[in-house]
This record gives sequence, structure tokens and C-alpha cells, in this order.
Amino acid sequence: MHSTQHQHLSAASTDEPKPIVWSIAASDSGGGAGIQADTLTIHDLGGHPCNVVTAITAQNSIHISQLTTSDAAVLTAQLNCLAADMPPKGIKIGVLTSAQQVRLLSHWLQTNLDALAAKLGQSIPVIWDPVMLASNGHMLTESTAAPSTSDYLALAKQVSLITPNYSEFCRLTETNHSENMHDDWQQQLQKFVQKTGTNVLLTGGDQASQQAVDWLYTEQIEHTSAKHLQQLIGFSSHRIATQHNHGTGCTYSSGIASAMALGYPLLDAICIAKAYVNQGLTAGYAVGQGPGVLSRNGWPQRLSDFPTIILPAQQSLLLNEKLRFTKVQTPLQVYPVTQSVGVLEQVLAAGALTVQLRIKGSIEPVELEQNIKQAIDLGRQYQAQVFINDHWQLAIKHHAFGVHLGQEDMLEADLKQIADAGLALGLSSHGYFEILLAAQRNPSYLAIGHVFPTPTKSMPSQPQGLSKLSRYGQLLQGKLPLVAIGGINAENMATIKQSKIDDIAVVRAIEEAVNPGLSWQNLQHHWQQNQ
Ligand SMILES: Cc1ncc(COP(=O)(O)OP(=O)(O)O)c(N)n1
Ligand SMILES: Cc1nc(C(=O)O)sc1CCOP(=O)(O)O
Ligand SMILES: [Mg+2]
Repeated sequence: MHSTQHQHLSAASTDEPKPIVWSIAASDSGGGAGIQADTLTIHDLGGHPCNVVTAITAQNSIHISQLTTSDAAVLTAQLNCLAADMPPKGIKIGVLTSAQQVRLLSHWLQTNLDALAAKLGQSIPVIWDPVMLASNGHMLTESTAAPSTSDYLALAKQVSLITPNYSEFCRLTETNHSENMHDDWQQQLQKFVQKTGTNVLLTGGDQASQQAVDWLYTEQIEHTSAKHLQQLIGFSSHRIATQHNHGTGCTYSSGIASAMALGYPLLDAICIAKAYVNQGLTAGYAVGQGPGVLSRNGWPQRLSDFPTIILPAQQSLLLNEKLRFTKVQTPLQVYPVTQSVGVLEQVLAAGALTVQLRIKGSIEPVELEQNIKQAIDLGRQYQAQVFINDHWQLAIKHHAFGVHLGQEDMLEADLKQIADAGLALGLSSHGYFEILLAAQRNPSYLAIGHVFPTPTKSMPSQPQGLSKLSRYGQLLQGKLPLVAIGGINAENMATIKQSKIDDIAVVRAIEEAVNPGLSWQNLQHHWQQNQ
């Protein structure tokens, strides 16, 4: 790749400090895996890599000729020295060669992690890739000092995510390994997660299927909808046919650690890291006579590199047929969202062509239906696109132009019925995972929030901010209409324009105005001026 193009794709932000990410792993003298792969990944995704070397391998693209373990004093010195001055925002753990190393690290994390997190004022994600065998078949644990299952379990309890492949998972759970996954892997996964309290991403790299599916069983995840906790979630990509795949697992796990260090919650971080791996595999290259390595091309920006999300518990999302929702007339521009039919009428009279009725709180069913019917009738009168939030059955009954649903509602509503009734569908999203999940349903528009802090609604997600919003805009530009929402007003709306987002939705900027119609006209004028 051309160096200027690479610079353009690089994730490094100019004004934010680079988050420190530790890679606690073994050195690969061939530069494809281990510390070297982690370092390249962390740097490429915009972090600052720090290294704690657990072992030195003499290795080329064909074989490992020697493995030299760092002794306990060397390992401890590296950890303590970094902790004193360069606390991590994310940690990736790779090869640990002995029971002694596994125990030392468990103990060190148990003793130090909370204090480091308190100093930083945020939790520190620890991603453990329990690599035991190199891809060339060389054992990476010392046969005379191999960790026991209880050593592994103790470390499992100190980390946020474990990323074993199938054979490593069998070793962690003491189940017999066969070439292909056992029928009961789902129960095994759930049992292990419940026992350790730690999320596990069972990676499909060592399986032979056409789709490379990684299965996450979740326990606790910060800033994530409760709907996705204690669930099985699949991340599926078409398997990329290449022999240049040395270091895939290291890249994946350090990619997750890097994305989390940059402030992405776990589910988003997995999507980013999987896309980064797919991008690297697609352009993988030879470095010796054996399997080559992943290419490094910066932050992933191609939608086709991102995984398809599978939620087995949501049968309605497993429909093979692609649903077709009525398209929206675009641009939506400034899209007012209100709980009041009176405000809705005022903005329609002022010229708004897309509006949403969003009624929350307790309301008598009769009154609710009356409000919804009135809003839909007004939409017809003003020839506007009126969306009804949440109440999709009433929206269908009264022939609304469209329905707006949140992620939780999307999992429960009958989307096929909405499509078959000829309505448009707007979906909410908060980050990569929800964006991918919503985009898979082929909605008429996608809302992305919340951009800035807002008191209007309490959400598990954190404000996205403008740099994340730009990444979502780049990923989806031209694929479907994108609407930013959350904390947007006349003062900050111009900043949204830079992020390739088509439209904005506002609640308070309209509802709290003395004259909502005039206020909409002013916002709309500002938005158009910034085109
Ligand atoms: C345009 C737009 N974007 C997002 C939302 C939020 O919808 P949802 O997640 O369903 O949350 P509630 O609005 O129901 O609280 C929206 N309404 N409109
Ligand atoms: C209703 C809603 N949904 C959001 C999301 O992120 O999904 S943010 C939000 C509130 C937006 O209100 P205001 O314009 O007053 O900040
Ligand atoms: Mg809703």
C-alpha cells in the first residue's frame, strides 16, 4: 500500500493521547506472531504498545528451534516497572510457558489490577488468548512444568475475555478434543463462563467450515444492552483462503484489547478486531518459505470485512429472507422527535417533512391510540413521513408511514409484519455491534447515538463523540440514510457535518423551544447552510 494512503487509514488520532496497551506474550523472531504481531496491531489501531516478554522463541516461517522462558524475576520486573509509570488502558495476554508463569500473572493481576484501574479512573480490559500450540505445531508450554486446569481457572477469573480456539477450550475445560466441535460445545461454553464469571470468545480458526464463526458467551460487559448479557452471540465471516495466516490469533486478541483501550465496549471491539484480521488476511503475504503474515493496513473501513452477527436466541432475526421496508424520501435533514401531537403539528406546519411521535411513560391505551392516529392523520394532511416510536402494531393498524424501533424493540417486534404492511423502518444503534446488527435488517434509515451527553434518555452506552461518529459515517456512507441523535443543538450541529452523517434527529432542541415551528426552521436553515 502507498504510504500516503496508509497514513489516511491510520487510526492514530491527532489530538487524543494514544492509549497504552500491554502485550504480555512471547517474542517471535520471525515477526509474524506473539509480541511482534501484538505490537504492530496495537500501533496500527492507534494505541501505544508496551511489552512484557514471557519467553523468547527462535522462530522462522517454518518452525520454532528454541523456546527460552523469562524467569519469574524478569517477568515481575517488567510488570512492576510498567505499572509504576505506564499504566495500561488494555492488556493482552498471550503465551505463558509454565505453571509458574500462569500463577505469577494471576497473582499479579489480582494484587495490582484494581489499584491501576482506580488510578486511571476506569476498568482495564484484560484479553487472554490462551495459546498453547504454535500454528506450526510446536508446543509453547514446557512439558515438565505445564499449567494445571486449576492454574488456568485461577487466571480465567482475573481477566475480562478469554479467546481460545476449540482445542484450547477443550484443554481449559478438560474435555476430550476431536477434530470437529462436539455437539455439546454450547453447554460447555455456558458452564465455563458461569463458573469463571468471564466472557469467552470461542474462535473458529481451527475449524474447517466455510464460514469462520467465533462464538461469544457473555457474562458481564460494560456499556452494553442487558439483552446481550448471558447470551450466545456469533461473529461470522466468510473464511479467507490464504496460507499467510501466521499470527491471526495474536492479532485478533490484541486488536480487541486495543479497541477496548480506545473506549469501544467489548462487542464493538470484537467486530473491529475481526474486521482488522479479515483485512490483514485478505492482503497477507509471504516472508519465508512457510506460511506468511497478515498485512497491516490501519483502521478497518470496508463493511465487507466486518462480521455478520448471529443471535441464536432471537429466532426472528434468523430469517433468511431479506426484508424490504419502504424507502424514506431523503434527505431527512433536521428530524424532530416529540411526545406531543401539538408540537408535531407545529413542526409540520413549519415545513418539516419527517417527524416522529415518541410517547413515553404511562398513558391510557385509548389516549395513546388517539395520539398515534392523530399524528398519522396529520402526516397525511401535510404529506410528511410520520414515524411512530415503539408502538408498531398501532402504526400498522393506522397506516403510518413508518415505525422507529430501538435495538431491544427490534429483537421483539415482528419485522416481517412491518415490512409486509408496507411501512418504513428506522432503527437505533449505539456502536459497531448494534450498527451491524441493525444494518443486517435492511432498515429505511439507521439512527446512531447518542453523539453527545443527553438528559433526555438514560442508556447503557456512553456518548459516541465525533471521532467514533466519523468512523461509522465512513463505514456506511452511501449504503443507507444515517441519522445522528443525542445532545444535538444549534451550537454543535455543524460539527456533525464533518462526519459524513446525512441527517440529525433532535428532541429538546424542538420540544423545549418557545416556538417549536420557528426553532425547527432555524435548525433546518443552519443545517442546510453547512451542506
Ligand atoms: C431518530 C431516532 N433515533 C433514535 C431513537 C431512540 O429510539 P429507541 O432506541 O427505541 O429509544 P426510545 O426512543 O424508545 O427511548 C429515536 N426514537 N429516534
Ligand atoms: C431518544 C433518544 N435516543 C437516543 C439514542 O442514542 O438512541 S438519544 C435520544 C435522546 C435525544 O434527545 P435530545 O435531542 O434531547 O438530546
Ligand atoms: Mg423505542
